[in-house]
Amino acid sequence: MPTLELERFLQIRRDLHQIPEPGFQEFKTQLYLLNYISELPQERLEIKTWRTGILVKVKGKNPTRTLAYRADMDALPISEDTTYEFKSTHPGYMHACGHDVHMTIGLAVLTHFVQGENSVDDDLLFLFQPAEEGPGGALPMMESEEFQAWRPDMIFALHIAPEHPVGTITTKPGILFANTSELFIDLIGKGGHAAFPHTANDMVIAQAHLATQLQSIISRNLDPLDSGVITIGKIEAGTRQNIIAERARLEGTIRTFSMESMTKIKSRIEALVRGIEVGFECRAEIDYGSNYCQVYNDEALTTDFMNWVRESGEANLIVAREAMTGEDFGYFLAEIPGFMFWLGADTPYGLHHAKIEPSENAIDVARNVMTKYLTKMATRA
Ligand SMILES: CC(=O)N[C@@H](CCC[C@H](N)C(=O)O)C(=O)O
Repeated sequence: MPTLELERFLQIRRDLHQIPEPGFQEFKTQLYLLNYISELPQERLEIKTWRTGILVKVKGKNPTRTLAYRADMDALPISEDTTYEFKSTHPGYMHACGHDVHMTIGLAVLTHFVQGENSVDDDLLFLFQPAEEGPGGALPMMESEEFQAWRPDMIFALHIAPEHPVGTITTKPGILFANTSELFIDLIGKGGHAAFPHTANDMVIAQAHLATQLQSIISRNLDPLDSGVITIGKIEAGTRQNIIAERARLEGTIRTFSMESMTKIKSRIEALVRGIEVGFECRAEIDYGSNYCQVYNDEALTTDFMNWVRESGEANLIVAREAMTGEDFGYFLAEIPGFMFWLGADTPYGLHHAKIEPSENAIDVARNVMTKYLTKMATRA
């Protein structure tokens, strides 16, 4: 990409980085993207909004099908701790999962296809999708009239990979990311004076037992040759150091590669929670929040893409291992052939870390790969 154009996209990424917003509240982000898109040449464009998301169609010269690129828009409740001069201006929120980079790549690829001679035969659809981190925007977006009217024949997406150098792409045919379920457990006991524990039911102790017991499910109930994760990322209990806590809450996520394991883990959670209710004379409520289906890459398309990356030399292709990451992009792939790939972004801190600083050089790599791949796929000889 010419230096001036590249600098523009770096600025866009930095602007987006400064306005991180949670799922379905991406109001400033949507406005920023719409403003940018409205400044592009409009001849080939049709634009729709859906909730806080955006759908942009680039009309082809002689379309027989539609190819889509999806970028997620939302951010995480993390207080940023990077060295950036362009830190988040929204206290307690941060683009710590690279969605600022994903959106910038989407705009860069879109910009390519509205310029001069870069048009292709087929229609292209750019989806800016809210709420990937939760509660999940992909499924309702896919079910929307706006999407169904432009329903694509193939769909692609990427995700930054902190652990890989810039210039690397890694993916695989078949399962790439896990099935997920959020997990919220409320424990309700009886509060009281710290000095009289025998008159209360202490939910700090109940919660501590439960948090530990949950980990036994993976080691004792799951087939060791299958895989699963239960992570409790947040616990809350009590109000003050000398008051016995009446309530406690555990918040987490479950990850599996098979639905059988997901069902088994949930039934074991319910059994352990029943045990806590009896053992600690309390009441419990379980809520599984939002659930995402696995990301399953279309085998033929992904193999073709991987071969093309190898042959084109546009990036260094590494065959991926499946990961316990979740992605609501899996819902698109359950109905529409396509794939997701990891894009090397070379940063020592992982996804969801307050210090993550993905390399901006990854933007140009992805822009090249996606513009060339989409051109190949959307052009007939
Ligand atoms: C790519 C990524 O990090 N995705 C998230 C998706 C979270 C889904 C849901 N909120 C859950 O926690 O189950 C991830 O944590 O993998």
